[in-house]
Amino acid sequence: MTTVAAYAAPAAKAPLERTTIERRPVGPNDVLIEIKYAGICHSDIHQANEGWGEAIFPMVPGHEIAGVITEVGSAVTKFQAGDRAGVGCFVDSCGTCEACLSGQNQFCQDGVSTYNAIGRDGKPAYGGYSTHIVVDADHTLRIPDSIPLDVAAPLLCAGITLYSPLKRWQAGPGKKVAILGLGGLGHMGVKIAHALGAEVTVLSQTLRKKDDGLGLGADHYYATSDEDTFKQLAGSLDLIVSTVSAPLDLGAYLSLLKTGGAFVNVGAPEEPNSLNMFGLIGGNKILAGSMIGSIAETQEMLDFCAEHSLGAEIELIRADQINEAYERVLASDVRYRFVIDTATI
Ligand SMILES: NC(=O)c1ccc[n+]([C@@H]2O[C@H](COP(=O)([O-])OP(=O)(O)OC[C@H]3O[C@@H](n4cnc5c(N)ncnc54)[C@H](O)[C@@H]3O)[C@@H](O)[C@H]2O)c1
Ligand SMILES: [Zn+2]
Repeated sequence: MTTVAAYAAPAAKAPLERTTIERRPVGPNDVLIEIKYAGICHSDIHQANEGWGEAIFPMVPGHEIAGVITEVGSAVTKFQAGDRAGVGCFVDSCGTCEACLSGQNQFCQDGVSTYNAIGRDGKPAYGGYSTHIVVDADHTLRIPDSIPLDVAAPLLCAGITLYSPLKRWQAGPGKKVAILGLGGLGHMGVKIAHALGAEVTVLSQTLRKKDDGLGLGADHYYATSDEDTFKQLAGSLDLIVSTVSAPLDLGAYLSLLKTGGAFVNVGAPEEPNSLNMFGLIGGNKILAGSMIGSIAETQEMLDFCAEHSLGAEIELIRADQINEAYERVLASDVRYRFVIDTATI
């Protein structure tokens, strides 16, 4: 056991504070990572506030982890000390269930999330708002040398969460793709969809971030608060990926799709969403979901980002600014991911 520094929420909705936690000894298949940067995902806030239901406290959030390996277990061959490494939303999977065998280990029936979960050792899992983490080597990603670690951290969740559905739904040349919501996930969606060759439209609440959106690679930018947007774009889009963290008027967005078009939801609102089914059946529309990606696909995404020189747009903060950053995310005041410099913990 090693005692390390961390920032934790002691209870639901309580401010995060500095504390210490125990990390397990480095087992034969583990790596010890010195965390350099940890992104703040809106999911951290949903969970720290128990917005998704009962959670485990104290909670050390953080599943966008970038750092350097300082020790490897005796059976680890694919990493060595000094390697740049990342950890995303899950730290264990069984490798034998249907989901794992079908290449979707993010849905392992026996999987372990990076935090707000109980590990295989029966102890609570603690996330990335910390100085070090011990992780199974098969659930550790390799961060390509060309991506600086601070802008790489958000790729471990925001990057893969957009890359996976954009690939699955064939965003590419000739496709009109809209990203709904321009926050942490959304801004990576714009960059990745553009790099895949799609014609990209941002659907944001207002035009406040229009220049940013166009700079990230969007071809068009519309405000969802303007009713005219829904008239102008009616029936025009092949794919909409929604990153919105609150319930939506789904029917209004389905009306923007072409016949057979798909609305893919990755946002995880705390409240249910209602839908008039006529919006779905008229035009054979598709309503789908997507959750992060497998370890293999996350590595593919990191390599894709390196090839296309993609990283997140970040605001680097000190650990004592985490609570303020949470408030700013909730107020949509983020451009476009807060990343904690873990040296300040
Ligand atoms: N499916 C997954 O695997 C997965 C992974 C990570 C996060 N999430 C979830 O995705 C959501 C977004 O996460 P994030 O970290 O990008 O959050 P974020 O707060 O950075 O971004 C959300 C964006 O949506 C915008 N928005 C809110 N209401 C809108 C509306 N009606 N129209 C247009 N835009 C609107 C906000 O202004 C903000 O810019 C959260 O609910 C999070 O929990 C899901
Ligand atoms: Zn996340």
